[in-house]
Amino acid sequence: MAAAVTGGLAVVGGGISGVTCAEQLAAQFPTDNILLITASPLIKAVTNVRQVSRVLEEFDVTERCSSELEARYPNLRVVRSAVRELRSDQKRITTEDGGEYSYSKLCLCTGAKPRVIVTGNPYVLGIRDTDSAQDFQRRLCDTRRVLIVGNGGIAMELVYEIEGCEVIWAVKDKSIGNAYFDAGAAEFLISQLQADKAATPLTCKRTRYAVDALTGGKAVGAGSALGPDWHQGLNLQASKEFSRCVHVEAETEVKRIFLQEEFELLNMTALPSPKSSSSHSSNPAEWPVYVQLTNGKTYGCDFIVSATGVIPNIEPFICGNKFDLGGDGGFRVDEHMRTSLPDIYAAGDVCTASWKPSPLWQQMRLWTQARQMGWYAAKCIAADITGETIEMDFCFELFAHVTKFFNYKVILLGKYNGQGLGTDHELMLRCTRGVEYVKVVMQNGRMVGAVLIGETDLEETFENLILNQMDLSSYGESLLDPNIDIEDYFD
Ligand SMILES: Cc1cc2nc3c(=O)[nH]c(=O)nc-3n(C[C@H](O)[C@H](O)[C@H](O)COP(=O)(O)OP(=O)(O)OC[C@H]3O[C@@H](n4cnc5c(N)ncnc54)[C@H](O)[C@@H]3O)c2cc1C
Ligand SMILES: NC(=O)c1ccc[n+]([C@@H]2O[C@H](COP(=O)([O-])OP(=O)(O)OC[C@H]3O[C@@H](n4cnc5c(N)ncnc54)[C@H](O)[C@@H]3O)[C@@H](O)[C@H]2O)c1
Repeated sequence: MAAAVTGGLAVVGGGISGVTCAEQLAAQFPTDNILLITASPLIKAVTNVRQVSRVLEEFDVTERCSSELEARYPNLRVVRSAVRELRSDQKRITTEDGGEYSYSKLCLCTGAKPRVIVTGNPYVLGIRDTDSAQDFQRRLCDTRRVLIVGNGGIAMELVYEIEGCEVIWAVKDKSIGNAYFDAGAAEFLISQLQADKAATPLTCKRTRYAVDALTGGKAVGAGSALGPDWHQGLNLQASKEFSRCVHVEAETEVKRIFLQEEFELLNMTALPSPKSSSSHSSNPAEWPVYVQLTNGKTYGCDFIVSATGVIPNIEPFICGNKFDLGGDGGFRVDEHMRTSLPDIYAAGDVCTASWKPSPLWQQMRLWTQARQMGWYAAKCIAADITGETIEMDFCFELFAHVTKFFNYKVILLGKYNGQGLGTDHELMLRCTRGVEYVKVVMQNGRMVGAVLIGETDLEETFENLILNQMDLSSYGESLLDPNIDIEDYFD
């Protein structure tokens, strides 16, 4: 039983948001004791932060022992146990190992967990942390066919990376990657699924993730979310020798899942391999699990990955505490990262940004936002203690995300999909098949968003054009003319 600790600043969660918040508090209040409570044995560390442009940033992330963090910040203590209960009326936290901790101010950074289509089915997997990624890799070794449900970041990464087995990709939308792309960009990308994988992975400006922990220490309990390049530490080659083999079932959802016995009892039939002309076809009645889709098709497979978004981890904190929750189930936070309860803040995947956002920013549960929110929450806590006023950080002015899909560098800026703009916007496109896809979203002659796929080198210029809201009407289509050096135009 851990002793009760009284009084100071406490953070819950050893992911990017929690560690960034705790580090910032420890640096800002060097004579105070800062407590970081986390369920995961390893904590995240952000290193080599590089500002690519005013808003776009890249950094490396590693998983480290908590002792390294304590060595760097002598006033920071890490408790490795999950929080079991919060008594906000007494400003007290109880952990699974029986520890009791009181706090003056608390920041909740407990991340999220996969929102799987069904729970309790051993053939349905969600991927979030080291443990679940290892489970996935183990199963993939002798897999002949996997069915992937979902159309966001994880599904896009998996369909591109998995080799040596059939992949059936069930998406409920008309086109692939709807969390990031419109149909045009999806069309541009999908040809890559048929192409051979590039021999050398693309090196591009994006956050990197060191995955030592995937092959090393075993995580226990709720781990932190994996992140960019998480699959590079894994072997995603199944048993067969062939390369990528993806079949997309669009505009469909999972209606029912049957285990083999049930399927046979009901005397049901499944479709053969969608690539049945190839040598990968197999007896339709030999699968451990079967998926009936709403389009009437039924496929057998070895297992199902449900890459269908996340649910914020709020459970241990809600019993007896009247938090305001967002529509997505996160703790609603105001412009100072304060929840609805006194002296309790939240940051990262667990929170729902509920301030009036800048017209060019939206919350997405991403690594950069987790870091920015953790850092800003610490600043807000400090300002509330010292009585200083604090303005919303500049990083919340413009949404900016650098990532990689299908071996292309992908940059998303502002209202990149015209989010919330209704019909009051226009699109301008430039596309060279297999090379680049550039889309800008214009409203009243001003640029409000952009999707840049490939090595376009347009990110800084477009970021500036979006931030300064210059009237670009007079440039018309020439804005995307590849023969005009747009950087010279506006520098
Ligand atoms: C497979 C995968 C790939 C991704 N790829 C990208 C990408 O390419 N780019 C990108 O920007 N984002 C990506 N993300 C999203 C990104 O990883 C998350 O948005 C980000 O890591 C969230 O950080 P966080 O600190 O809020 O939460 P987490 O990293 O989930 O950390 C939560 C922490 O809270 C702890 N915790 C939970 N419950 C308790 C409790 N009761 N008591 C104590 N501690 C608790 C956990 O142990 C953990 O340490 C990816 C996510 C996944 C799953
Ligand atoms: N490169 C990246 O930026 C990247 C990569 C991987 C993951 N991530 C992040 O990790 C988290 C988890 O990733 P994810 O891919 O699970 O989530 P996501 O939010 O990116 O995508 C979820 C997808 O599932 C679909 N969906 C939801 N419910 C469904 C249902 N019942 N049936 C079928 N489809 C359904 C949605 O339409 C959406 O396309 C997200 O926060 C994501 O932003 C980011």
